[in-house]
Amino acid sequence: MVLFDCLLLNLMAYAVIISTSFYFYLRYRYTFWQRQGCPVPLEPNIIYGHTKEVTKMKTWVGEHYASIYFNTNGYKFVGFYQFQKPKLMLRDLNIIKDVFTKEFSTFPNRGIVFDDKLEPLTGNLLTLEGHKWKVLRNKLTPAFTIGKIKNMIDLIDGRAQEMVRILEAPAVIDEQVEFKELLARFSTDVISIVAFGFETNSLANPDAEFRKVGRMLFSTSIESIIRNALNALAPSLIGLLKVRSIKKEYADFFYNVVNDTVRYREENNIQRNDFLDLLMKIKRGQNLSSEEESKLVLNENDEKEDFKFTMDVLAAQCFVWFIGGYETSSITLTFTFFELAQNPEVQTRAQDEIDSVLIKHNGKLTYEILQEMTYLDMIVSEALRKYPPVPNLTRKAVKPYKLPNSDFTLNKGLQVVIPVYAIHNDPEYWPEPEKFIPERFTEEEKHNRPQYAYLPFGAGPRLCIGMRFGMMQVKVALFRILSTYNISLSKNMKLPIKLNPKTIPANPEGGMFLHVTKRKN
Ligand code: HEM
Repeated sequence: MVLFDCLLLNLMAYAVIISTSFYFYLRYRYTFWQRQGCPVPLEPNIIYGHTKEVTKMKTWVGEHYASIYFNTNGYKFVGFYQFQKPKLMLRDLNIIKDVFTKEFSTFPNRGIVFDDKLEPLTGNLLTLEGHKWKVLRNKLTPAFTIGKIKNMIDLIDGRAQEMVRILEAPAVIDEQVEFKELLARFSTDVISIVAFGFETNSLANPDAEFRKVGRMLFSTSIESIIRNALNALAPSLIGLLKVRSIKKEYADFFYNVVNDTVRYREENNIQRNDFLDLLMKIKRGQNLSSEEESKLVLNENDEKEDFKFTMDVLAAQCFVWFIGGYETSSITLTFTFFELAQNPEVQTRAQDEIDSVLIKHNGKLTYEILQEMTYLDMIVSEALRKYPPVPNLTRKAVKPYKLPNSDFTLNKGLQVVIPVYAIHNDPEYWPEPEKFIPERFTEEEKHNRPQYAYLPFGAGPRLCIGMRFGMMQVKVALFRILSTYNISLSKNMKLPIKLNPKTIPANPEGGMFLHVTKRKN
Protein backbone atom coordinates (compact mmCIF):
# COMPACT_ATOMS: atom_id res chain seq x y z
CA MET A 1 0.00 0.00 0.00
CA VAL A 2 2.86 2.37 0.97
CA LEU A 3 4.60 1.44 -2.28
CA PHE A 4 1.45 2.23 -4.24
CA ASP A 5 1.08 5.62 -2.51
CA CYS A 6 4.70 6.46 -3.31
CA LEU A 7 4.19 5.52 -6.96
CA LEU A 8 1.05 7.64 -7.16
CA LEU A 9 2.81 10.60 -5.58
CA ASN A 10 5.69 10.22 -8.00
CA LEU A 11 3.34 10.09 -10.97
CA MET A 12 1.50 13.18 -9.75
CA ALA A 13 4.78 15.02 -9.25
CA TYR A 14 5.85 14.11 -12.83
CA ALA A 15 2.49 15.23 -14.20
CA VAL A 16 2.78 18.58 -12.42
CA ILE A 17 6.37 19.07 -13.61
CA ILE A 18 5.51 18.16 -17.20
CA SER A 19 2.39 20.32 -17.41
CA THR A 20 4.12 23.28 -15.70
CA SER A 21 7.10 22.99 -18.05
CA PHE A 22 4.75 22.76 -21.03
CA TYR A 23 2.85 25.81 -19.80
CA PHE A 24 6.08 27.80 -19.48
CA TYR A 25 7.27 26.52 -22.85
CA LEU A 26 4.05 27.80 -24.45
CA ARG A 27 4.34 31.10 -22.63
CA TYR A 28 7.89 31.40 -23.89
CA ARG A 29 6.76 30.79 -27.45
CA TYR A 30 4.27 33.63 -27.06
CA THR A 31 7.14 36.01 -26.30
CA PHE A 32 8.52 35.58 -29.81
CA TRP A 33 7.28 38.93 -31.12
CA GLN A 34 8.27 40.72 -27.94
CA ARG A 35 11.80 39.35 -28.30
CA GLN A 36 11.82 40.56 -31.91
CA GLY A 37 10.70 44.07 -30.93
CA CYS A 38 7.31 43.87 -32.63
CA PRO A 39 4.13 45.09 -30.89
CA VAL A 40 1.52 42.49 -29.84
CA PRO A 41 -1.24 44.68 -28.42
CA LEU A 42 -3.71 41.84 -27.77
CA GLU A 43 -3.20 39.08 -25.20
CA PRO A 44 -2.97 35.60 -26.82
CA ASN A 45 -4.86 32.59 -25.51
CA ILE A 46 -2.44 29.99 -24.15
CA ILE A 47 -3.72 27.27 -26.54
CA TYR A 48 -5.12 29.05 -29.59
CA GLY A 49 -3.03 32.22 -29.68
CA HIS A 50 -5.17 34.88 -31.35
CA THR A 51 -7.32 32.54 -33.42
CA LYS A 52 -9.58 30.90 -30.83
CA GLU A 53 -12.84 32.23 -32.29
CA VAL A 54 -11.94 31.05 -35.78
CA THR A 55 -10.71 27.62 -34.71
CA LYS A 56 -13.87 27.07 -32.69
CA MET A 57 -15.86 28.24 -35.72
CA LYS A 58 -17.62 30.98 -33.77
CA THR A 59 -16.59 33.92 -35.96
CA TRP A 60 -15.88 34.13 -39.69
CA VAL A 61 -12.15 34.53 -40.33
CA GLY A 62 -12.54 37.90 -42.13
CA GLU A 63 -14.44 39.38 -39.20
CA HIS A 64 -12.07 37.86 -36.68
CA TYR A 65 -8.99 39.37 -38.34
CA ALA A 66 -10.94 42.64 -38.61
CA SER A 67 -11.38 42.57 -34.82
CA ILE A 68 -7.57 42.39 -34.49
CA TYR A 69 -7.17 45.15 -37.08
CA PHE A 70 -9.68 47.52 -35.44
CA ASN A 71 -8.43 46.87 -31.92
CA THR A 72 -4.86 47.78 -32.73
CA ASN A 73 -5.38 51.30 -34.05
CA GLY A 74 -2.30 53.44 -34.22
CA TYR A 75 0.03 50.57 -35.19
CA LYS A 76 1.32 50.16 -38.73
CA PHE A 77 1.85 46.45 -38.15
CA VAL A 78 1.12 44.09 -35.28
CA GLY A 79 2.28 40.62 -34.33
CA PHE A 80 -0.24 37.92 -33.58
CA TYR A 81 -0.25 34.12 -33.22
CA GLN A 82 -2.17 31.41 -35.02
CA PHE A 83 -1.84 28.84 -32.26
CA GLN A 84 1.85 29.40 -31.51
CA LYS A 85 2.77 30.33 -35.08
CA PRO A 86 3.80 33.99 -35.25
CA LYS A 87 2.29 36.08 -38.05
CA LEU A 88 2.51 39.76 -38.84
CA MET A 89 -0.63 41.70 -39.69
CA LEU A 90 0.02 44.71 -41.91
CA ARG A 91 -2.20 47.73 -41.30
CA ASP A 92 -0.38 50.42 -43.26
CA LEU A 93 -1.25 50.77 -46.95
CA ASN A 94 2.25 51.94 -47.94
CA ILE A 95 3.85 48.87 -46.38
CA ILE A 96 1.19 46.68 -48.01
CA LYS A 97 1.97 48.26 -51.38
CA ASP A 98 5.71 47.59 -50.90
CA VAL A 99 5.13 43.95 -49.94
CA PHE A 100 3.01 43.35 -53.05
CA THR A 101 5.17 45.24 -55.52
CA LYS A 102 8.57 46.81 -54.75
CA GLU A 103 9.52 44.03 -52.33
CA PHE A 104 8.11 41.21 -54.46
CA SER A 105 11.48 39.44 -54.55
CA THR A 106 11.29 39.29 -50.72
CA PHE A 107 7.64 38.19 -50.74
CA PRO A 108 7.12 36.05 -53.86
CA ASN A 109 5.04 33.30 -52.21
CA ARG A 110 1.87 32.95 -50.17
CA GLY A 111 3.29 30.37 -47.80
CA ILE A 112 0.45 27.86 -48.29
CA VAL A 113 1.52 24.41 -47.04
CA PHE A 114 0.91 21.73 -49.66
CA ASP A 115 2.26 18.32 -50.58
CA ASP A 116 2.06 17.63 -54.30
CA LYS A 117 3.57 14.16 -53.84
CA LEU A 118 0.66 13.10 -51.65
CA GLU A 119 -1.91 15.28 -53.42
CA PRO A 120 -0.85 16.15 -56.98
CA LEU A 121 -3.79 18.56 -57.44
CA THR A 122 -2.41 20.88 -54.78
CA GLY A 123 0.72 21.74 -56.79
CA ASN A 124 -0.99 24.54 -58.67
CA LEU A 125 -0.50 28.21 -59.52
CA LEU A 126 -2.09 29.31 -56.25
CA THR A 127 0.30 27.35 -54.03
CA LEU A 128 3.49 26.90 -56.10
CA GLU A 129 6.54 28.92 -55.21
CA GLY A 130 9.62 30.49 -56.77
CA HIS A 131 10.80 29.27 -60.13
CA LYS A 132 7.99 26.77 -60.70
CA TRP A 133 5.34 29.43 -60.06
CA LYS A 134 7.06 31.91 -62.36
CA VAL A 135 7.34 29.40 -65.21
CA LEU A 136 3.70 28.43 -64.89
CA ARG A 137 2.41 31.97 -64.50
CA ASN A 138 4.16 32.96 -67.73
CA LYS A 139 2.85 29.89 -69.50
CA LEU A 140 -0.75 30.28 -68.32
CA THR A 141 -1.09 34.05 -68.74
CA PRO A 142 -1.94 33.79 -72.48
CA ALA A 143 -5.10 31.87 -71.53
CA PHE A 144 -6.47 34.94 -69.74
CA THR A 145 -5.85 37.75 -72.22
CA ILE A 146 -8.82 39.83 -73.41
CA GLY A 147 -8.47 38.27 -76.85
CA LYS A 148 -8.90 34.78 -75.40
CA ILE A 149 -11.63 35.42 -72.87
CA LYS A 150 -13.87 37.54 -75.08
CA ASN A 151 -14.48 34.45 -77.21
CA MET A 152 -15.86 32.66 -74.16
CA ILE A 153 -18.73 35.07 -73.61
CA ASP A 154 -21.25 33.07 -75.67
CA LEU A 155 -20.62 29.94 -73.61
CA ILE A 156 -21.16 31.90 -70.39
CA ASP A 157 -24.21 33.61 -71.82
CA GLY A 158 -25.72 30.23 -72.67
CA ARG A 159 -25.53 29.15 -69.02
CA ALA A 160 -26.84 32.54 -67.82
CA GLN A 161 -29.87 32.15 -70.09
CA GLU A 162 -30.40 28.63 -68.74
CA MET A 163 -30.45 30.15 -65.26
CA VAL A 164 -33.07 32.65 -66.41
CA ARG A 165 -35.22 29.71 -67.61
CA ILE A 166 -34.77 27.86 -64.30
CA LEU A 167 -36.11 30.93 -62.49
CA GLU A 168 -39.33 30.99 -64.54
CA ALA A 169 -41.22 28.50 -62.35
CA PRO A 170 -40.41 30.08 -58.97
CA ALA A 171 -41.24 33.49 -60.47
CA VAL A 172 -44.73 32.31 -61.48
CA ILE A 173 -45.61 30.86 -58.07
CA ASP A 174 -43.63 33.47 -56.12
CA GLU A 175 -41.46 30.84 -54.47
CA GLN A 176 -38.23 31.86 -52.75
CA VAL A 177 -34.97 30.74 -54.39
CA GLU A 178 -31.72 29.92 -52.62
CA PHE A 179 -29.42 32.02 -54.77
CA LYS A 180 -26.08 30.90 -53.32
CA GLU A 181 -26.67 27.33 -54.45
CA LEU A 182 -28.13 28.35 -57.83
CA LEU A 183 -25.15 30.60 -58.56
CA ALA A 184 -22.65 27.97 -57.45
CA ARG A 185 -24.23 25.58 -59.96
CA PHE A 186 -24.01 28.28 -62.62
CA SER A 187 -20.29 28.86 -61.85
CA THR A 188 -19.57 25.13 -61.92
CA ASP A 189 -21.13 24.77 -65.36
CA VAL A 190 -19.38 27.86 -66.71
CA ILE A 191 -15.93 26.81 -65.57
CA SER A 192 -16.25 23.25 -66.78
CA ILE A 193 -17.44 24.19 -70.24
CA VAL A 194 -15.03 27.08 -70.68
CA ALA A 195 -11.92 25.50 -69.23
CA PHE A 196 -12.31 21.83 -70.12
CA GLY A 197 -15.00 21.76 -72.77
CA PHE A 198 -17.40 19.48 -70.98
CA GLU A 199 -20.92 19.84 -69.71
CA THR A 200 -21.29 19.18 -66.00
CA ASN A 201 -25.04 19.93 -66.01
CA SER A 202 -25.01 21.25 -62.46
CA LEU A 203 -27.73 23.77 -63.26
CA ALA A 204 -30.02 20.99 -64.43
CA ASN A 205 -28.84 18.50 -61.79
CA PRO A 206 -27.89 19.90 -58.36
CA ASP A 207 -26.31 16.56 -57.45
CA ALA A 208 -23.92 16.49 -60.40
CA GLU A 209 -20.55 15.08 -59.35
CA PHE A 210 -18.67 18.32 -60.06
CA ARG A 211 -20.99 20.28 -57.82
CA LYS A 212 -20.26 17.81 -55.03
CA VAL A 213 -16.52 18.39 -55.46
CA GLY A 214 -17.12 22.16 -55.22
CA ARG A 215 -19.30 21.81 -52.12
CA MET A 216 -16.69 19.65 -50.40
CA LEU A 217 -13.79 21.96 -51.24
CA PHE A 218 -15.23 25.01 -49.58
CA SER A 219 -16.73 23.50 -46.45
CA THR A 220 -14.92 23.07 -43.17
CA SER A 221 -14.43 19.52 -41.98
CA ILE A 222 -12.67 17.96 -39.02
CA GLU A 223 -9.77 17.16 -41.39
CA SER A 224 -9.43 20.80 -42.40
CA ILE A 225 -9.38 21.92 -38.76
CA ILE A 226 -6.69 19.34 -37.93
CA ARG A 227 -4.74 20.46 -40.98
CA ASN A 228 -4.91 24.12 -39.96
CA ALA A 229 -3.79 23.31 -36.44
CA LEU A 230 -0.89 21.17 -37.71
CA ASN A 231 -0.03 23.85 -40.24
CA ALA A 232 0.48 26.28 -37.38
CA LEU A 233 2.06 23.92 -34.88
CA ALA A 234 4.12 21.43 -36.87
CA PRO A 235 3.74 21.64 -40.67
CA SER A 236 6.07 18.69 -41.25
CA LEU A 237 3.53 16.43 -39.54
CA ILE A 238 1.01 17.10 -42.34
CA GLY A 239 3.12 15.06 -44.76
CA LEU A 240 4.14 12.52 -42.16
CA LEU A 241 0.59 11.80 -41.07
CA LYS A 242 -0.66 12.13 -44.65
CA VAL A 243 -3.39 14.61 -43.69
CA ARG A 244 -5.16 15.48 -46.93
CA SER A 245 -6.69 18.80 -47.92
CA ILE A 246 -8.95 17.25 -50.57
CA LYS A 247 -10.96 14.09 -49.93
CA LYS A 248 -9.29 11.30 -51.89
CA GLU A 249 -12.45 10.18 -53.70
CA TYR A 250 -13.10 13.71 -55.00
CA ALA A 251 -9.47 14.26 -55.93
CA ASP A 252 -9.48 10.94 -57.83
CA PHE A 253 -12.73 11.86 -59.55
CA PHE A 254 -11.36 15.21 -60.69
CA TYR A 255 -8.02 13.77 -61.78
CA ASN A 256 -9.65 10.96 -63.76
CA VAL A 257 -12.04 13.31 -65.57
CA VAL A 258 -9.13 15.50 -66.69
CA ASN A 259 -6.97 12.51 -67.57
CA ASP A 260 -9.75 10.85 -69.62
CA THR A 261 -10.53 14.10 -71.44
CA VAL A 262 -6.87 14.66 -72.32
CA ARG A 263 -6.53 11.08 -73.57
CA TYR A 264 -9.76 11.34 -75.61
CA ARG A 265 -8.64 14.60 -77.22
CA GLU A 266 -5.18 13.20 -77.97
CA GLU A 267 -6.53 9.98 -79.48
CA ASN A 268 -9.11 11.78 -81.60
CA ASN A 269 -6.95 14.77 -82.44
CA ILE A 270 -9.50 17.21 -81.03
CA GLN A 271 -8.66 20.89 -80.63
CA ARG A 272 -11.07 23.23 -78.87
CA ASN A 273 -8.89 26.26 -78.31
CA ASP A 274 -9.75 26.32 -74.60
CA PHE A 275 -7.71 26.29 -71.39
CA LEU A 276 -7.18 22.54 -71.53
CA ASP A 277 -5.84 22.87 -75.07
CA LEU A 278 -3.22 25.34 -73.89
CA LEU A 279 -2.19 23.01 -71.08
CA MET A 280 -1.94 20.09 -73.50
CA LYS A 281 0.31 22.12 -75.77
CA ILE A 282 2.58 22.97 -72.83
CA LYS A 283 2.64 19.32 -71.83
CA ARG A 284 3.60 18.24 -75.35
CA GLY A 285 6.60 20.59 -75.09
CA GLN A 286 7.71 18.49 -72.09
CA ASN A 287 10.90 20.00 -70.63
CA LEU A 288 10.86 23.79 -70.89
CA SER A 289 13.58 25.17 -73.12
CA SER A 290 16.74 26.54 -71.55
CA GLU A 291 16.04 29.86 -73.20
CA GLU A 292 12.77 30.12 -71.31
CA GLU A 293 14.43 28.98 -68.11
CA SER A 294 17.00 31.77 -68.15
CA LYS A 295 14.37 34.36 -68.97
CA LEU A 296 12.30 33.28 -66.00
CA VAL A 297 14.85 33.49 -63.21
CA LEU A 298 13.18 34.98 -60.16
CA ASN A 299 16.31 36.25 -58.42
CA GLU A 300 19.93 35.28 -58.12
CA ASN A 301 19.24 32.77 -55.31
CA ASP A 302 16.37 31.13 -57.12
CA GLU A 303 16.92 27.42 -57.70
CA LYS A 304 16.21 26.33 -61.24
CA GLU A 305 14.78 22.90 -60.56
CA ASP A 306 14.11 20.50 -63.35
CA PHE A 307 10.42 21.23 -63.95
CA LYS A 308 8.60 18.68 -66.08
CA PHE A 309 5.07 19.49 -67.14
CA THR A 310 3.59 16.08 -66.35
CA MET A 311 -0.03 14.94 -66.32
CA ASP A 312 -0.07 15.69 -62.56
CA VAL A 313 1.00 19.29 -63.16
CA LEU A 314 -1.59 19.63 -65.92
CA ALA A 315 -4.42 18.30 -63.73
CA ALA A 316 -3.37 20.60 -60.89
CA GLN A 317 -3.68 23.65 -63.15
CA CYS A 318 -7.16 22.54 -64.22
CA PHE A 319 -7.97 22.24 -60.57
CA VAL A 320 -6.88 25.82 -59.96
CA TRP A 321 -9.55 27.02 -62.36
CA PHE A 322 -11.96 25.25 -60.17
CA ILE A 323 -10.77 26.49 -56.78
CA GLY A 324 -9.81 29.92 -58.08
CA GLY A 325 -12.85 30.67 -60.13
CA TYR A 326 -15.83 28.76 -58.88
CA GLU A 327 -16.52 29.98 -55.35
CA THR A 328 -15.17 33.52 -55.80
CA SER A 329 -17.47 34.31 -58.74
CA SER A 330 -20.57 32.75 -57.23
CA ILE A 331 -20.03 34.57 -53.93
CA THR A 332 -19.62 37.89 -55.74
CA LEU A 333 -22.89 37.28 -57.55
CA THR A 334 -24.71 36.17 -54.41
CA PHE A 335 -23.86 39.32 -52.48
CA THR A 336 -24.49 41.58 -55.48
CA PHE A 337 -28.03 40.20 -55.81
CA PHE A 338 -28.49 40.52 -52.05
CA GLU A 339 -27.57 44.20 -52.13
CA LEU A 340 -29.71 44.85 -55.21
CA ALA A 341 -32.66 43.28 -53.41
CA GLN A 342 -32.14 45.67 -50.51
CA ASN A 343 -31.48 48.74 -52.65
CA PRO A 344 -34.30 48.89 -55.23
CA GLU A 345 -33.22 52.28 -56.58
CA VAL A 346 -29.77 50.84 -57.43
CA GLN A 347 -31.47 47.83 -59.03
CA THR A 348 -33.69 50.05 -61.19
CA ARG A 349 -30.72 52.13 -62.35
CA ALA A 350 -28.82 48.95 -63.29
CA GLN A 351 -31.87 47.69 -65.21
CA ASP A 352 -32.18 51.00 -67.05
CA GLU A 353 -28.57 50.70 -68.15
CA ILE A 354 -29.08 47.08 -69.24
CA ASP A 355 -32.31 47.93 -71.13
CA SER A 356 -30.67 50.70 -73.09
CA VAL A 357 -27.79 48.42 -74.06
CA LEU A 358 -30.21 45.66 -75.08
CA ILE A 359 -32.12 48.04 -77.36
CA LYS A 360 -28.94 49.48 -78.84
CA HIS A 361 -27.44 46.06 -79.63
CA ASN A 362 -30.59 44.01 -80.36
CA GLY A 363 -30.20 41.74 -77.33
CA LYS A 364 -26.72 40.57 -78.34
CA LEU A 365 -24.03 40.49 -75.67
CA THR A 366 -20.32 40.92 -76.33
CA TYR A 367 -17.27 41.66 -74.21
CA GLU A 368 -17.19 45.21 -75.60
CA ILE A 369 -20.85 45.78 -74.75
CA LEU A 370 -20.17 44.72 -71.16
CA GLN A 371 -17.43 47.33 -70.93
CA GLU A 372 -19.98 50.02 -71.86
CA MET A 373 -21.97 49.29 -68.70
CA THR A 374 -20.15 51.47 -66.23
CA TYR A 375 -22.88 51.43 -63.57
CA LEU A 376 -22.96 47.62 -63.54
CA ASP A 377 -19.20 47.70 -63.02
CA MET A 378 -19.62 50.09 -60.08
CA ILE A 379 -22.21 47.79 -58.51
CA VAL A 380 -19.99 44.71 -58.74
CA SER A 381 -17.00 46.67 -57.44
CA GLU A 382 -18.98 47.80 -54.40
CA ALA A 383 -20.17 44.24 -53.71
CA LEU A 384 -16.54 43.07 -53.90
CA ARG A 385 -15.62 45.83 -51.48
CA LYS A 386 -18.25 44.96 -48.90
CA TYR A 387 -17.83 41.21 -49.20
CA PRO A 388 -14.40 40.35 -50.64
CA PRO A 389 -14.56 36.59 -51.34
CA VAL A 390 -10.92 36.24 -50.26
CA PRO A 391 -10.95 37.97 -46.85
CA ASN A 392 -7.21 37.89 -46.09
CA LEU A 393 -4.12 37.66 -48.27
CA THR A 394 -0.74 36.30 -47.26
CA ARG A 395 2.87 36.58 -48.35
CA LYS A 396 5.89 34.79 -46.92
CA ALA A 397 9.33 36.40 -46.62
CA VAL A 398 12.15 34.51 -48.38
CA LYS A 399 14.69 36.93 -46.89
CA PRO A 400 14.74 39.35 -43.94
CA TYR A 401 12.70 42.51 -44.45
CA LYS A 402 13.19 45.73 -42.53
CA LEU A 403 9.84 47.46 -42.17
CA PRO A 404 10.05 51.06 -43.41
CA ASN A 405 10.37 53.81 -40.76
CA SER A 406 10.85 51.30 -37.94
CA ASP A 407 13.64 49.40 -36.21
CA PHE A 408 11.87 46.12 -36.76
CA THR A 409 13.13 43.47 -39.18
CA LEU A 410 10.92 40.56 -40.13
CA ASN A 411 12.80 37.26 -40.19
CA LYS A 412 13.04 35.08 -43.29
CA GLY A 413 10.33 32.39 -43.33
CA LEU A 414 7.63 34.41 -41.55
CA GLN A 415 4.26 35.17 -43.05
CA VAL A 416 2.53 38.53 -43.32
CA VAL A 417 -1.27 38.84 -43.45
CA ILE A 418 -3.07 41.58 -45.34
CA PRO A 419 -6.56 41.85 -43.80
CA VAL A 420 -8.53 42.73 -46.94
CA TYR A 421 -12.00 42.48 -45.38
CA ALA A 422 -10.94 44.78 -42.54
CA ILE A 423 -9.39 47.36 -44.89
CA HIS A 424 -12.49 47.26 -47.12
CA ASN A 425 -14.61 48.09 -44.08
CA ASP A 426 -12.35 50.73 -42.57
CA PRO A 427 -14.21 54.09 -42.31
CA GLU A 428 -10.90 55.88 -42.81
CA TYR A 429 -11.02 54.85 -46.48
CA TRP A 430 -14.73 54.06 -46.86
CA PRO A 431 -17.08 56.40 -44.98
CA GLU A 432 -20.13 54.52 -43.65
CA PRO A 433 -18.65 51.21 -44.79
CA GLU A 434 -21.80 49.26 -43.94
CA LYS A 435 -23.74 51.12 -46.66
CA PHE A 436 -23.89 49.85 -50.24
CA ILE A 437 -22.89 52.86 -52.36
CA PRO A 438 -21.82 52.04 -55.96
CA GLU A 439 -20.90 55.74 -56.43
CA ARG A 440 -17.74 55.04 -54.43
CA PHE A 441 -16.42 53.70 -57.74
CA THR A 442 -16.80 56.67 -60.06
CA GLU A 443 -13.49 57.48 -61.79
CA GLU A 444 -13.12 60.55 -59.60
CA GLU A 445 -13.69 58.67 -56.31
CA LYS A 446 -11.27 55.93 -57.37
CA HIS A 447 -8.67 58.55 -58.15
CA ASN A 448 -9.08 60.24 -54.73
CA ARG A 449 -8.65 57.04 -52.71
CA PRO A 450 -5.42 55.18 -51.88
CA GLN A 451 -5.15 52.39 -54.46
CA TYR A 452 -4.26 49.70 -51.91
CA ALA A 453 -7.43 50.30 -49.88
CA TYR A 454 -9.18 48.09 -52.45
CA LEU A 455 -7.81 44.58 -52.94
CA PRO A 456 -10.54 42.11 -53.99
CA PHE A 457 -8.20 40.51 -56.53
CA GLY A 458 -4.96 41.02 -54.59
CA ALA A 459 -2.10 42.97 -56.13
CA GLY A 460 1.37 42.77 -57.63
CA PRO A 461 2.73 39.95 -59.79
CA ARG A 462 0.57 37.42 -57.91
CA LEU A 463 -2.63 39.33 -58.64
CA CYS A 464 -5.57 37.06 -59.54
CA ILE A 465 -4.89 35.68 -63.00
CA GLY A 466 -8.62 35.16 -63.65
CA MET A 467 -9.76 38.69 -62.71
CA ARG A 468 -11.06 39.66 -66.14
CA PHE A 469 -12.74 36.33 -66.66
CA GLY A 470 -14.33 36.43 -63.19
CA MET A 471 -15.70 39.94 -63.73
CA MET A 472 -17.06 38.96 -67.14
CA GLN A 473 -18.83 35.88 -65.76
CA VAL A 474 -20.40 37.90 -62.94
CA LYS A 475 -21.58 40.67 -65.25
CA VAL A 476 -23.10 38.29 -67.82
CA ALA A 477 -25.21 36.62 -65.11
CA LEU A 478 -26.32 39.98 -63.69
CA PHE A 479 -27.12 41.24 -67.17
CA ARG A 480 -29.38 38.33 -68.08
CA ILE A 481 -31.17 38.00 -64.74
CA LEU A 482 -31.76 41.71 -64.20
CA SER A 483 -33.01 42.16 -67.76
CA THR A 484 -35.75 39.59 -67.05
CA TYR A 485 -36.52 39.77 -63.32
CA ASN A 486 -36.84 42.05 -60.35
CA ILE A 487 -35.12 40.72 -57.25
CA SER A 488 -36.40 41.12 -53.70
CA LEU A 489 -35.54 39.72 -50.28
CA SER A 490 -37.42 36.73 -48.95
CA LYS A 491 -39.06 37.32 -45.60
CA ASN A 492 -37.06 34.32 -44.36
CA MET A 493 -33.80 36.27 -44.61
CA LYS A 494 -32.74 37.42 -41.18
CA LEU A 495 -31.00 40.81 -41.22
CA PRO A 496 -28.28 41.70 -40.68
CA ILE A 497 -26.92 38.59 -42.33
CA LYS A 498 -24.33 36.57 -40.47
CA LEU A 499 -21.24 35.47 -42.36
CA ASN A 500 -20.62 31.75 -42.10
CA PRO A 501 -17.79 30.97 -39.63
CA LYS A 502 -17.34 27.54 -41.20
CA THR A 503 -16.01 28.75 -44.55
CA ILE A 504 -12.95 30.78 -45.46
CA PRO A 505 -14.59 32.77 -48.28
CA ALA A 506 -17.38 35.15 -47.25
CA ASN A 507 -20.67 33.24 -47.26
CA PRO A 508 -24.13 34.03 -45.94
CA GLU A 509 -24.87 31.63 -43.10
CA GLY A 510 -27.95 29.53 -43.85
CA GLY A 511 -28.10 30.59 -47.52
CA MET A 512 -29.38 33.54 -49.53
CA PHE A 513 -33.14 33.42 -50.06
CA LEU A 514 -34.52 35.82 -52.64
CA HIS A 515 -37.68 36.21 -54.73
CA VAL A 516 -37.76 36.86 -58.45
CA THR A 517 -40.67 38.47 -60.29
CA LYS A 518 -40.93 38.84 -64.02
CA ARG A 519 -40.40 42.41 -65.23
CA LYS A 520 -43.07 43.98 -67.40
CA ASN A 521 -41.84 44.60 -70.93
C1 HEM B 1 -14.79 37.48 -58.80
C2 HEM B 1 -13.94 36.51 -59.01
C3 HEM B 1 -12.60 36.34 -58.37
C4 HEM B 1 -12.05 36.91 -57.25
C5 HEM B 1 -12.70 37.91 -56.31
C6 HEM B 1 -10.70 36.38 -57.12
C7 HEM B 1 -9.82 36.73 -56.11
C8 HEM B 1 -8.51 36.29 -56.06
C9 HEM B 1 -7.55 36.73 -55.07
C10 HEM B 1 -7.82 37.73 -53.96
C11 HEM B 1 -6.38 36.10 -55.33
C12 HEM B 1 -5.08 36.25 -54.54
C13 HEM B 1 -4.26 37.38 -55.14
C14 HEM B 1 -3.04 37.75 -54.32
O1 HEM B 1 -2.58 36.96 -53.53
O2 HEM B 1 -2.56 38.89 -54.51
C15 HEM B 1 -6.57 35.25 -56.47
C16 HEM B 1 -5.59 34.47 -57.04
C17 HEM B 1 -5.84 33.59 -58.06
N1 HEM B 1 -7.03 33.46 -58.76
FE1 HEM B 1 -8.70 34.55 -58.51
N2 HEM B 1 -10.47 35.50 -58.14
C18 HEM B 1 -11.59 35.45 -58.93
C19 HEM B 1 -11.76 34.70 -60.08
C20 HEM B 1 -10.85 33.81 -60.56
C21 HEM B 1 -11.07 32.98 -61.73
C22 HEM B 1 -12.29 32.99 -62.61
C23 HEM B 1 -9.97 32.21 -61.86
C24 HEM B 1 -9.78 31.21 -62.96
C25 HEM B 1 -8.76 30.72 -63.28
C26 HEM B 1 -9.04 32.56 -60.79
C27 HEM B 1 -7.80 32.00 -60.58
C28 HEM B 1 -6.87 32.45 -59.67
C29 HEM B 1 -5.51 31.94 -59.58
C30 HEM B 1 -4.92 30.83 -60.43
C31 HEM B 1 -4.86 32.66 -58.59
C32 HEM B 1 -3.42 32.51 -58.17
C33 HEM B 1 -2.55 33.42 -59.03
C34 HEM B 1 -1.06 33.32 -58.77
O3 HEM B 1 -0.64 33.05 -57.65
O4 HEM B 1 -0.30 33.53 -59.73
N3 HEM B 1 -9.62 33.54 -60.03
N4 HEM B 1 -7.89 35.40 -56.90
